[in-house]
Amino acid sequence: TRSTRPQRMLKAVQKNGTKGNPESVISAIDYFCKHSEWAMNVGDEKGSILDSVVTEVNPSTVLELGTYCGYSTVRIARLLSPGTKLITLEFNPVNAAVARQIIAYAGLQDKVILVEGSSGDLIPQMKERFGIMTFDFIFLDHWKDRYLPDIKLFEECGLLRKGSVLLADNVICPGTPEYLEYVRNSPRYESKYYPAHLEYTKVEDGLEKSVFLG
Ligand SMILES: O=c1[nH]cnc2c(O)c(F)c(-c3ccc(F)cc3)c(-c3ccc(F)cc3)c12
Ligand SMILES: [Mg+2]
Repeated sequence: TRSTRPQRMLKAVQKNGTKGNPESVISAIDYFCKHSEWAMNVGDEKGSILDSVVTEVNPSTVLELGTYCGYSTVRIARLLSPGTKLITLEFNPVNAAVARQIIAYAGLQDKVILVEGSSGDLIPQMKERFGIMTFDFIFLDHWKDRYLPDIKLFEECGLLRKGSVLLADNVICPGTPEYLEYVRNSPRYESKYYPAHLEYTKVEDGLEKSVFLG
C-alpha cells in the first residue's frame, strides 16, 4: 500500500538529518514541510514559543497529548534536564511507529515514553502506570474536541498542582473555543495567549498557556 505522509517524513529525516542530532532532525522536518509536503507539526514559529515555555518551566514531569511524528516530542525532550523523561500519548499506531523512529534517530529515546492509546483512557492511568503525582508541564496537541474534557480529567485525577503549566496548540486554527472559554474564565487558571501562525503558513494561529492556581 502507498506510504503515509509521516512515513515519507521519516525517510526525509533519515536522508537529511544527522543521527543523534536533535536540531538537525527538527530542521529536516521543517524543510520537508516547507518544500515537500505540509504536515501538522507544531512547526518552527510556534515551536520556538514552545521551547521558551519549556525552558522557563524547566519541568521534572512532562506530558504531551498527540505525538504525531515526534517533532514536538524532540523539541521538548532536547531541553529537559538529565534524568527527566517525558510521556507522550499517540492514538494512531502507524504514526506512533514513525515517531518512535524519529525520536530514536534524534538520540532521545531514553528521555521519552511513548504510549499508544487515547488520552481519555490513559490520563486516569498515569499515577498507577508511571508513578506520577502531578505534571509540571502538559502540551495539548492532539484533537481540538478533547482539550476541554481532558483538562477536566486532569483536575478530577489530581494530576495538577499549584503552578502546573498547560500549553495548547491550535487554539485559533482549527480552534478550541470551549477550551479557551474555560481556561480564560475559570478562577483556577491564569491564561495567556501567544499569537503566531499555523505551521508553515501565513494563517493566524497561536498557543494558549494556562497556569493552574490550585
Ligand atoms: O488535529 C490536529 N491535531 C494537532 N495539531 C493539529 C495542527 O497543528 C493543525 F495545524 C491541524 C490543521 C489545521 C488546519 C488545517 F487546514 C489542517 C490541519 C490539525 C487538524 C485539524 C483538523 C483536522 F481535521 C485534522 C487536523 C491538528
Ligand atoms: Mg497542532
